[in-house]
Amino acid sequence: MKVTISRKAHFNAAHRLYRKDWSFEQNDAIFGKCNNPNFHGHNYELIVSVTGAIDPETGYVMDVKFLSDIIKEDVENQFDHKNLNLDVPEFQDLNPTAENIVVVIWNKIRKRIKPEFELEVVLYETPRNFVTYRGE
Ligand SMILES: Nc1nc2c(c(=O)[nH]1)N=C([C@H](O)[C@H](O)COP(=O)(O)OP(=O)(O)OP(=O)(O)O)CN2
Ligand SMILES: [Zn+2]
Repeated sequence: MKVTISRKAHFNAAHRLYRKDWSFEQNDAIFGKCNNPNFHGHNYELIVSVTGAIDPETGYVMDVKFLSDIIKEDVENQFDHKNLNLDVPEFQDLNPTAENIVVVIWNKIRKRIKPEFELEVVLYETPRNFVTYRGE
């Protein structure tokens, strides 16, 4: 029997969607207003879900406090109130799209939890735009 526990989190960050090896015109054609050289920001919302067996001794799949601490250390402290393009090493050469951000976050959290747990991360870039990654 497996149960999924989830923790919501939040960070606020600026970004610009573009490729350094494309001209401004090429970037403008693909990324439009998201290619603004002066950047723009989002209030990102995150749902991190861990699936596993219930430990019969504790009744927990995982202590949600442990999950919350990982998210704080590896996501909020690294991304909150940052410019993703300029301040976050993972995006120096990686376009900070929602797709790329969710994979970076998944990889960070994956390293911190035991292999027997399944991990899913949902990232809302806006209230209407969101992406999901399960490591597949
Ligand atoms: N596949 C993706 N498409 C887009 C991404 C992305 O990460 N992956 N990102 C963007 C921009 O970051 C953009 O800032 C999104 O904001 P916006 O267009 O304002 O968002 P909404 O769709 O929620 O706003 P509406 O008012 O509903 O248009 C663009 N595309
Ligand atoms: Zn954006």
